[in-house]
Amino acid sequence: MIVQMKDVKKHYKQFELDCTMEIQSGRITGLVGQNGAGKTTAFKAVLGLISTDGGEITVLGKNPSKLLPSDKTRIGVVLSDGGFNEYLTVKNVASVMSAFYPDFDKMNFLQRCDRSGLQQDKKIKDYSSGMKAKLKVLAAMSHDTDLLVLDEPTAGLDVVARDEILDMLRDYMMDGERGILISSHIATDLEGICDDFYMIHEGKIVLHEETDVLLSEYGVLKVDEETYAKLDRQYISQVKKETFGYRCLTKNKQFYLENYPGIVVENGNLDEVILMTIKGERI
Ligand SMILES: Nc1ncnc2c1ncn2[C@@H]1O[C@H](COP(=O)(O)OP(=O)(O)OP(=O)(O)O)[C@@H](O)[C@H]1O
Repeated sequence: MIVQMKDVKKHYKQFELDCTMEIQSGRITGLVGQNGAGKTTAFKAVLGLISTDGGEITVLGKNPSKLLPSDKTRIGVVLSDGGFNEYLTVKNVASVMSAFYPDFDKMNFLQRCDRSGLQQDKKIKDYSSGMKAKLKVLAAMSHDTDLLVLDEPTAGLDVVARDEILDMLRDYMMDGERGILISSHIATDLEGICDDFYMIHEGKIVLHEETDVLLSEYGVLKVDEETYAKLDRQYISQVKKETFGYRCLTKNKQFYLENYPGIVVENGNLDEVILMTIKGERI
C-alpha cells in the first residue's frame, strides 16, 4: 500500500473532511468530486501540507509529518494552485530541479520537454495552458518517484492536450511498482486511465469502485411510474424523479436485463454515477 488514509478529519469553518482511501502500487486511483468537495484538502493532507484533526495517514509507510527529504523525493506532485515562476524558462526549471533532486535526470527531462513541444528558452508565461500543464506533469515525473499526486492536472485543457498528459501517465505506470493518485472533474479522463476511483461529496467519500466493475456491472434504468411501482428494487441504490418517471442507478444491470426485458437499461458510466449519487435519493 503506497497511501492509506483512515477516518482522516479536517475541520474548516464551513467544511469538514472525513476521508478513508487507499492507493495501491501498480494502480492509478482517481478522486472525483464537485468544486469544493474536498479533493485538494485530501491531497494536501496526504502530502503533509496541512495539519489534520483526526484519523491516520500513511504515505510510503510513514506519517506525512515524519517523511524525510529522501522520502519526499520519491513523491511527484502537481497541485492545482501550484506552478513554477512564470518568468522561468524550461532550462531554468531544469536547473532548479537538479538542485532539489539528486536523482533528477536533466538530459532526459529536456528531451521529453522537446518531444512535447516545450521550447527550452521560452518563458513559461508565454506558454499556452496546455503547455504549462504538460511541464508541471513532466517535472513531477522527472525524478525517480514511487508515487504521483496530481490534483486536476488536465483542468482547462483541450482534448488533445488532455490526451497527451494521460499518455504520459500511462508511460509512467509501465514500471508496476508505482502508483498515482489523480483528481479530475472530467469523468471520461478518469474512466480512461484509472483502475479504481473514489467519489467525494461535501468532504465525505460516498463511493469507491473499480472502474471495470462500474463499466460492466452498473447501469441506469429509465422506467415510468407504473413499472417503477412493480420493480424489484433490491439492486437499486439511487433513484431520481424525472418527467418520464424514475431514473434508477443499479450495481447489477444484468438482473434487470434478464428479468425486465421491456425496460430501458443504459450502461453505467462515471458521469451517470456521479449525477445519481449527488442528485438522486438513496434507497
Ligand atoms: N484554508 C482554508 N480555510 C478555510 N476553508 C478552506 C480552506 N481550504 C479549503 N477550504 C474549504 O474547504 C472546502 C474544500 O475545498 P477544496 O479546495 O479541498 O475542494 P476541491 O474539491 O479541491 O475543489 P475544487 O475542485 O474547486 O478545487 C471548500 O469549501 C473550501 O472553501
